[in-house]
Amino acid sequence: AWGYADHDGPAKWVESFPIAEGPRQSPIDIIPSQAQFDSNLKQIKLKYDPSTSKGILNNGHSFQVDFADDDNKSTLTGGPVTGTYRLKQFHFHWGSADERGSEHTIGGTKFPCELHLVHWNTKYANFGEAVNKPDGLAVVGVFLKIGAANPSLQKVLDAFDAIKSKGKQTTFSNFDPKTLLPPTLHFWTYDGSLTTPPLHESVTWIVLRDPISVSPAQMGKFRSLLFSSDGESPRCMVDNFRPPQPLKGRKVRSSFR
Ligand SMILES: NS(=O)(=O)c1ccc(O)c(NC(=O)NCCc2ccccn2)c1
Ligand SMILES: [Zn+2]
Repeated sequence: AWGYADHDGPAKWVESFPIAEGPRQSPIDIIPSQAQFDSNLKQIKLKYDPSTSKGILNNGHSFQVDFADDDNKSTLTGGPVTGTYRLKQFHFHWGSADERGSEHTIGGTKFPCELHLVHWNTKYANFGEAVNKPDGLAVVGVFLKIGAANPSLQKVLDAFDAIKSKGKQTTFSNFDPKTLLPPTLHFWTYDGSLTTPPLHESVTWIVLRDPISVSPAQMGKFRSLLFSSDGESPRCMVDNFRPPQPLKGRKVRSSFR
């Protein structure tokens, strides 16, 4: 199976997933001066209903908060996408120290953590059908920057004692992911991929310009999770990020000047 260690990490993924060297891989380094402002880009509209949040799971690579996606209660529309995409889950990537952790970088700058809100295109029957289609997914990326403690994030971190090791899950009800968004939804967008195996080139990336805050103590809580399952020798869940991949001629568009 794949992981983030030297023996099974990003440099090795191409052995089982040759698409790792494909033409639209993610993440990338976003160079603001090289992004093209596109006045035709609409605002992104995120409509999230807290009643759709279901549970929180340690999946052995990260943890994710899963949402009921059997109707259009929590959706993404507008921005670079056509049609309606449904929220399926959100998860994070983070580092072993505050100097690294994000997957996308901005002009080479790494953030300590990055949030991904994963949505699938309702032109397909479900996430499993959408996950390998070129217009199947839209993922909103949000950077976390060291600063004041984030009360909304704290609600997620307070569930960690129940999901410390791989495979553990617990209910996580009535959470509004809108509370994890920055005040403005200015974004960069480009065509990319899942940043973990199977690395499907199915993602329209929408990376928000403005970060949300996380405190050093809250980053410490992320680093208390384990990649390993109960009974295995404990391995701290840290540095679960793929580094930036070649742009291969792709254009990055911005919604703002
Ligand atoms: N990091 S990311 O690009 O936002 C992202 C979003 C949704 C995802 O399903 C994944 N990857 C992921 O979950 N991989 C392991 C489980 C899986 C998902 C889909 C197909 C086969 N196996 C990554
Ligand atoms: Zn991710």
